[in-house]
Amino acid sequence: MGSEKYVLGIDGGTGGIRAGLFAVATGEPIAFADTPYDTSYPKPGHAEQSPSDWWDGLGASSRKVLRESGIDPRDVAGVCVDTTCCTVVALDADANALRPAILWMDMRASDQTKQVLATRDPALSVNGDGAGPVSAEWMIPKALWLAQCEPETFRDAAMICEYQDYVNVKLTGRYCGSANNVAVRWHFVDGRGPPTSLLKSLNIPELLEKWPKDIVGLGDVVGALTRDAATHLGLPAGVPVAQGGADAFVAMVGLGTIEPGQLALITGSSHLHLGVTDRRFHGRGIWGTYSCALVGGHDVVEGGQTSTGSVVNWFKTLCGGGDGFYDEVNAAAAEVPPGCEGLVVQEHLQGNRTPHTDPLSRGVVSGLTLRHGRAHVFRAILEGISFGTRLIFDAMEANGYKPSEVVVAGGATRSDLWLQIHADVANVPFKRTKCADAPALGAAILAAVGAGCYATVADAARAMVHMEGVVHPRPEVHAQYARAYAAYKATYPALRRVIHRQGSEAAFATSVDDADAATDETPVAKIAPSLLAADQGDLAGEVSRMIHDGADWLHVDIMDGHFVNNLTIGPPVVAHLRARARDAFLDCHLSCSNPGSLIDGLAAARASSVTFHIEAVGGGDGDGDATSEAAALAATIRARGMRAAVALKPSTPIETVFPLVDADAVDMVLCLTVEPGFGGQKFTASVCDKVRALRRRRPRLDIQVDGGLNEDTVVAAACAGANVVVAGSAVFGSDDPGRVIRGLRRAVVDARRTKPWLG
Ligand SMILES: O=C(CO)[C@@H](O)[C@H](O)COP(=O)(O)O
Repeated sequence: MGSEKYVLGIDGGTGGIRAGLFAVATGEPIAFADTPYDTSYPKPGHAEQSPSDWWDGLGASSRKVLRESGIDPRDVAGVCVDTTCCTVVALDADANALRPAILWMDMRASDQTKQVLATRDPALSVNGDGAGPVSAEWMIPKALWLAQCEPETFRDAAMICEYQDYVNVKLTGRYCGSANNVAVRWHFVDGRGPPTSLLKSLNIPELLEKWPKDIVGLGDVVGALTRDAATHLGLPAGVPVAQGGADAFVAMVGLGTIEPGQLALITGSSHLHLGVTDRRFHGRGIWGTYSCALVGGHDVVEGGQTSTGSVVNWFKTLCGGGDGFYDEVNAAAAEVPPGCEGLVVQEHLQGNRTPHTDPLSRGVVSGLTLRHGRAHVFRAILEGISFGTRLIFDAMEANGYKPSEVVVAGGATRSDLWLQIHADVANVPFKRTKCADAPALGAAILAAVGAGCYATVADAARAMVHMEGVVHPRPEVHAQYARAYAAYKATYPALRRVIHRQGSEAAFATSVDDADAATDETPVAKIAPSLLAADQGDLAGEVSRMIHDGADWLHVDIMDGHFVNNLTIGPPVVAHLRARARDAFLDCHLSCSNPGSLIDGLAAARASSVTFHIEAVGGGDGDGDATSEAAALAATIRARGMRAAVALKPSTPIETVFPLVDADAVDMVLCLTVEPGFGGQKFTASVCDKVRALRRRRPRLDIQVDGGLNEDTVVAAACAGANVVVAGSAVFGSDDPGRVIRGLRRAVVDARRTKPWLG
């Protein structure tokens, strides 16, 4: 055993585990060891990892770094792990994973983000002051997805938590949450308590029981390494484990950005801007502030650019660049004057995260002439990325936050030119630190605090983080960027609509609707082909064909031969469809006299939504009994993890369901535009009056129409305010169902823009 002490900082990143051993006194990195993961995710939009792979990787990296450093494990004073966030795991009571972890980048919960935003809960102030968007990356949409799409897993999970919490429970036996994670990705209110009203509105209050109740701050002690965990890591039992958090936020600690006014710029394929502040504010185009998200009780404001390093890398590939490309092109670009002689690049090659929050925005090169060469384009890319960063700083400043200095980590630190452009454009000093591994160093600093080697994180950061140099802004060059920056700022508003229209017709129709969803309260279009008109011998095949052709939902007609004069399928067939189409939204319409008897079966079959007829409950006349019975039935449906909807026949007055919708007892109203029972009937145009009355009363409600809908009749229904369109014969009878689905969607999208029902 030596006199010098060390700490182990472990970064659980997306691509693998990186363990770093650091000297406590100086922060000097001694050795690193990596265990990579397979990062090919075969299913588009889905990204999963196995928690047991994390655990194995954690042990392998720790043992390796200890072995290779030659350090006596007894000289390791503490351990801390940071992880990706929000990466969700569902565990049983013994911390065994019930399913693969859903990685932060997994987008399957996109539909749930709309449900979250629609609650208008005060906890959403961190999402652009409630204007949104809510990201599918965050905890609540992911947990809601589990509740709605895998209700058994949700029900059986004793713990639903982060990768971080899984690791800590395995290391110490203590189930607790990180104060950082809950503040930045769990919608904790003012960083203190869980968002109870939000979970209640989403019908998942039981999530509170599955989340950790015990929240531990960054650098505080979670517990001591258990004997098994110690053996796994190659350390003695009893070593203190300090609380970590989201990798980017722990990197802030490793960059020494923990005091108000400092901003950490984490660069890679994207840019993440994390500013420390002692003021609480919310505003459009920014995320946060997250209360008490870091250390010292300070808050954090967040901005982000989706494509930055990825654009630089794209340009290199485009030019066929090999080794030495960046040296060559950086040198040439340094000779090009600021502003690139009129050439301006908008870097939105994969959309814009902040401040526009437009996933459909795209890259633009403007002002191109024959005199511009490769070096101009390269420099214009660096300038465009720097303009994007300045625009984020401007949005923050509009809310009263101005960074006094920026500390940079990641790829951008390798280009002096890029850092100088960043500093000149933003007119702020940019600093780099000596240790490039900011997340691992940040975790090591937290471990040192947890081990009692320093009294505070600030003390530890002062001793363990070292600056390598400062790139100062040059005021005269900052002034030279004025014209180019003005051109950059003008590009997005001028070209937004044109760029949206450049996508394919289908992408245009869906995505414009989605993009507008952040600012428009009318719910987005959902097109639901009715399986009543599908090939009944191949229902599962028909479901995948429709999803491929652009369907949002599948409408499943369940008829009992009593409420209507037709007999179709029941819960067992729904269960088979679910087995074959795990993520499909199965919208089950019960034309049945006793709908309550089918709820358990449909829940077990993992239906997504259940619609019952108002005429089938109470006296069927919309009296007080019918309303309370319908409300109770809807509550039962929701309690089983499904959406609840009520349907009316064409002749039933719309006022019948007003008490239900006014009480938010249902998620959707289905206005039948034919007598229920059979497909292929003629659309009843007069039902549009009912739709219009309901839409005026409930601007945010999903309103469904069903029966006789095609590309012509849908216009009247959409103009009355319907946003969910069921169509059987029109879709399945066409030799190009995708075209019909796009046509139906376009009618809703167009009406949603002009809102004719208000006129
Ligand atoms: O289920 C019913 C009526 O109960 C049908 O309205 C179908 O759901 C839609 O069929 P098309 O009218 O589009 O053929």
